Amino acid sequence: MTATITDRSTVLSARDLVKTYPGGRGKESVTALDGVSFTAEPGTVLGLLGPNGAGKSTTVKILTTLSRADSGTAYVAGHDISASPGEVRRLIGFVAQKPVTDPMDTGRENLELAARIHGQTRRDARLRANELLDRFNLTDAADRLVRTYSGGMARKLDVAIGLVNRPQVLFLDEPTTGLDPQARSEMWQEVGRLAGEDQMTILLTTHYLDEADHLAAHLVIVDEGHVVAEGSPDALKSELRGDTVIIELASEGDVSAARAALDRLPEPREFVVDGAVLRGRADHGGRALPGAIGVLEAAGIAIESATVSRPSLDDVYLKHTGRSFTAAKGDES
Ligand SMILES: Nc1ncnc2c1ncn2[C@@H]1O[C@H](COP(=O)(O)OP(=O)(O)OP(=O)(O)O)[C@@H](O)[C@H]1O
Repeated sequence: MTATITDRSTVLSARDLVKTYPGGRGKESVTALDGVSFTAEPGTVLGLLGPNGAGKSTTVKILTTLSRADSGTAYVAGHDISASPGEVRRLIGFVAQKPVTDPMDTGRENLELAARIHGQTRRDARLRANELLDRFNLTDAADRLVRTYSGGMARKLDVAIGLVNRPQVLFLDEPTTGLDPQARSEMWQEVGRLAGEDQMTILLTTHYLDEADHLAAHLVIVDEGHVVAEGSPDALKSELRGDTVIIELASEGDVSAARAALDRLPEPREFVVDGAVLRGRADHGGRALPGAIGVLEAAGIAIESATVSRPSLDDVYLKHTGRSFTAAKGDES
């Protein structure tokens, strides 16, 4: 079914997606998605965040027609994904986490091949490859083997390949993981331009909260197959009133005693522990901190550092998933 072009909600939207994977060999089945819904505003970046196993990849696989939902509906680029998967595939770009390029071909050859696979004539493929090489500042390296590219150049080529068919909707799965700060910032600029100038609608999954904060107009946080929070990064942060108080103890062994001491104070409260770090909330962090330091010192607990900060996306994530984003991602972030 094709929706009318004017129906902006069909550019990228999911409604009650459910997906269960069979357990196999006596294991229980896994409900990867348990009613996931969201809608992206056309021409913006929607950031999909969540801990490992939350259901992000499953959502992306369903929306890119690589997998089928058990129930629910979704529209991508104006088409119902179950009724018109072929149309959806023609109108989207998908940049997976793993490179799709052949390292033993040049950048230009990789791009031309991708364009030919999309049905472009040899001439059109050549023109499109030139356009994209230029756009991603890869013209000078166009005729070098991809295996000689830096990480940032190779990732840019991956994104260029995802754009070869001029997609209306682009799926970017962790586009900057492993890139150095300079390459990340170039990628941010390009993603911002794709949404802003080219009016492309982009679904981004990322392991970096600052990336989501910077690029996404709308964030969808998923956990255990559910959407646990959504909104603009600023709206999500402003829902958290007050400040975050972060106290790092010298020893993780003191955490229980510290909690007991701090519980005697009205503020900071709602502590979440991550190793030797306690993160709490206070209406006025600057006023609450001296009291907290005082009770810890009185209990003989050594403090490594103590800080107050405005709520960050990490705090939003923590509130809704019960885990710190950094901790959930381990050393990767
Ligand atoms: N093919 C599969 N067979 C069985 N279970 C699966 C399969 N794919 C995913 N799962 C399970 O479904 C749940 C959601 O997985 P999914 O890969 O969508 O999460 P994710 O949010 O993308 O995680 P990550 O950040 O680790 O990539 C997990 O419990 C996962 O183990």
